[in-house]
Amino acid sequence: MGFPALLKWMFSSDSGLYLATKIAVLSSKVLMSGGGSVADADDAAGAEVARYNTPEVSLQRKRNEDSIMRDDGDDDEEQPPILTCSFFLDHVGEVFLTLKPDGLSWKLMDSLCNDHEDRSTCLGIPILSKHDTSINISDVYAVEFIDWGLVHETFLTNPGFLLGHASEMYRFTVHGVTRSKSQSSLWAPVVFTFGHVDKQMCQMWVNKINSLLSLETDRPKNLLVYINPGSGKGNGCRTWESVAPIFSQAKVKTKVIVTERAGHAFDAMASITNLDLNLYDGIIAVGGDGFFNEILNGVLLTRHRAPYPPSPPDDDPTVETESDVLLHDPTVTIVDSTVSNDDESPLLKTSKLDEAQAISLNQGSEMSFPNERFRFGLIPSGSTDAIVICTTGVRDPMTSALQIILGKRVCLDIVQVVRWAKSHTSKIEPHVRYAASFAGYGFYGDVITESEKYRWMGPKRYDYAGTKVFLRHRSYEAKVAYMKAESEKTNVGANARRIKAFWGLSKESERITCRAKCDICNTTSVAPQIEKPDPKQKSNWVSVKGRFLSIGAAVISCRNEKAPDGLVADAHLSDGFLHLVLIKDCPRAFYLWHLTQLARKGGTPLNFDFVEHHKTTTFTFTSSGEESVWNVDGEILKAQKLSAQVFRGLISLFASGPETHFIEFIQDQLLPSTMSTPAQYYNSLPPVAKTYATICFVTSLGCYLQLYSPNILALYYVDVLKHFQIWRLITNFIFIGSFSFTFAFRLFIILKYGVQLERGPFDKRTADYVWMFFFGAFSLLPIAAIPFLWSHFMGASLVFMIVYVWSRELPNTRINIQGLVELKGFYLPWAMLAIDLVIGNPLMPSLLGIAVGHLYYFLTVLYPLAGGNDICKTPFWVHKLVRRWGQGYQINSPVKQEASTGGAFQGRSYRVGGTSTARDPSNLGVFSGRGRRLAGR
Ligand SMILES: Nc1ncnc2c1ncn2[C@@H]1O[C@H](COP(=O)(O)OP(=O)(O)OP(=O)(O)O)[C@@H](O)[C@H]1O
Repeated sequence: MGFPALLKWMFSSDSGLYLATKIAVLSSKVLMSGGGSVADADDAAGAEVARYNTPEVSLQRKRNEDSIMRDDGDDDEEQPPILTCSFFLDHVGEVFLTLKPDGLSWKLMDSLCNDHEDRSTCLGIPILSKHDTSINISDVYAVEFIDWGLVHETFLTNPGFLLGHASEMYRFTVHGVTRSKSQSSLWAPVVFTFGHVDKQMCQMWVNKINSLLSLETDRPKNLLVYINPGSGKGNGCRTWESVAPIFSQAKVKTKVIVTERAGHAFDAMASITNLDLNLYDGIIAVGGDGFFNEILNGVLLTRHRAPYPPSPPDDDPTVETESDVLLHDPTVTIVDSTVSNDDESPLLKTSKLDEAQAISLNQGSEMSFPNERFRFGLIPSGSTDAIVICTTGVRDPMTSALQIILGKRVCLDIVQVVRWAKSHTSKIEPHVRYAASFAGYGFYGDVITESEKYRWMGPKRYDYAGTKVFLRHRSYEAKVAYMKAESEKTNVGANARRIKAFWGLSKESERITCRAKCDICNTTSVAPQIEKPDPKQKSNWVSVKGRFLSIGAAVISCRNEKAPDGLVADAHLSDGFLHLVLIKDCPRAFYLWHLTQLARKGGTPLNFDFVEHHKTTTFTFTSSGEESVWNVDGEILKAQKLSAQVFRGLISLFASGPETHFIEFIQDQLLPSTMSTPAQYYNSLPPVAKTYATICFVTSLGCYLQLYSPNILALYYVDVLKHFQIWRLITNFIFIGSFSFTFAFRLFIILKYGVQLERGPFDKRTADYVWMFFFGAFSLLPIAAIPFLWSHFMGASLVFMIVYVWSRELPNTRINIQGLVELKGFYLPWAMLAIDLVIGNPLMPSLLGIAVGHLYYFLTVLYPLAGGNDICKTPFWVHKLVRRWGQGYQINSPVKQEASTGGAFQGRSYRVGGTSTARDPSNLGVFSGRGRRLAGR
């Protein structure tokens, strides 16, 4: 809005100034006037409520009383409102609130905007979303009465800026969940604070909402939480601390145990009685896939009773033993210490249950699997976190925590892996393990063995070990027999088939990936739909013998940051199938090609002659000659003879399913989806990158139109010091060149890499992102004082700093340089430097950008990770600035909510655990410090 228009608007009767004055008058009346007592106010609040017995407030109360239990009339008749009333919504204004059985909705009161006008604007100024705002009860996890305090009324989206005003009243907060606009799988907490002068009114709403919440019976009330402090980069405890407040807000009781050694959680799970375990609604693992596997085995090994996997008639591993050992009876075969001595897995080394213990477990209440009630949960903190990515769509601890609290549920297939080995009595005895994601032999086993030697490296150990094992290029002689399964089509739901027919998908491109409420996974209840072929018939088995580089059995797609589509892109969470991937011996270059396809989004790693992919329910494996080891969910299992079978939906997980593809988040989703108009594209940009790009563009446009000369913007210290031309300290950063190819390229960097950074690693961290720019500018200014490093404009270096930080934050993102070379994101600055060199651009600005970018990354990420202090923490004034700016959102903002909106999540998302009066300082501690997304990248 132009300045004249602003003036006109300020003094118009509908203006914000008018409104602010009105609110101020109302507030002053509210604060100063006395009056008679209110009949329904309780004693404690009586005096305060009495002060509010002004004509305006009486009118409001009258209106509210009239409206309670009144049918809205214009809404759908099937859902009559339970309550309606006008409230003040913090940072929005007076709203008409409606509670229905399925949720809360509100509309701005007519006083803010005439009814006939578009509610999204008032005199052309956007004030709220076009749509009425609402939250479903299924998305609400807590509601609390928070007594007396400030409620901000804001006309514009910039709270506190120009027109914001606050009044004191009774308040209640509704805590719920909101989905990120750019990535629906990413969830964040959101808080709505409603205020009213009548305490009883607030309490009545709280009670009503609470009674609706009590109908959500699938939500957990009591959880057992195990934390692996050493998972991933060693931040298991910090990950839990970041989500713990929402568990207490949701009144979910948690018993938290931090493990002291590998195998601790397994032992605890294996020895806890069913009676004790049944006290909990589920068990949560805070760690990686390996830790989850440990807990899974602890629970299932002692409780899951099922026949061992079948074998081909001529290859039955049990033939040398009594024929009645065909059932896995947890009380008989738990862990055989005689055959596990040589096992590398710490879980097996430490876990021995004697028979008495095992039998005592069964004396408790019955607990069998599949189990309708008991669920597992996983809060990601590991190095790979494939299970979380496949079941929630993102690798985000907060999303996982919210899905746990809201009681989301998906069923998960589990593979039972049985190693057959001779015991000291020379009998062949079974040794059972369970896996939720993957069991792999050869390359996969070797990588995990090798990587364990370099655990100190953190997640990087997989890259190093992978390269070493790849260069070794070992193959192993083995025989694999798998049972022929009916084609996937027998299991495809009608809807899925219709969709496929509609899009005319060819056989080769048939890929129905698993999503939330997946058609394929939900075809039936727990039992597999497939008609099981008779395992005793030899013709139902297929044998493959030869030398294999690797053998993999995937239960789920195993998507992760290194393999964005996973090994088997169309594997499902609960379709009752295993995907057997046999990679026969081949030249190293071919294998590299397969691995490259695996690492590519949309790659076809299974589309090679030397790769066999079979869907099956069970298979056996026998090695001959030199042996590798099995990698079972990232844990080592030595087995010369092994059989495996899948159990459909054996366990339930607190997760809602992968709503969108993870790859879209890691790579292309970081960019806005295709916009139909330039305006839509521009509006979709996140605030910081948008503002910087706009300022740079306008600055260059001004020069182009000869409104001023670039000279007036340049950094001349002499002019700054002698003539106090202070603006030069700022303007030199906003001129990134006259309109030219170089200018376009720099603008492109801001709009591509700057936007990706803001939507990815700096998502919900607007203040941190703004600080990155300030840090860059503050570091470049003294550098520019050194004569041979000085340049007129340091904007180019600041832009290049974006490239460098991007390359560090998203090092595994694949980038394509003009269709010529494909590189990892890590190398982007150096590739750009090479391009600068070739086309003759000066290298100094880019080198300075790299230096400053590295300094920033070192001080904010590397040094704190290595145990150092976070000396480059985003200063308080930046948080304040961002709050006042009113754009974006900082999840751990230390600024109290005097003025808070969040752009990313509907403008009213607050720090978890916070309230507008910060009543509970203990909550603040959890969120103090750097707001990096834990384990996220
Ligand atoms: N307190 C502990 N000290 C040492 N090791 C532990 C402890 N608690 C659990 N472990 C073991 O650490 C191993 C790895 O843990 P986890 O899976 O959490 O991390 P990760 O290997 O980094 O992640 P991912 O499995 O996703 O690659 C597991 O095998 C688990 O048994």
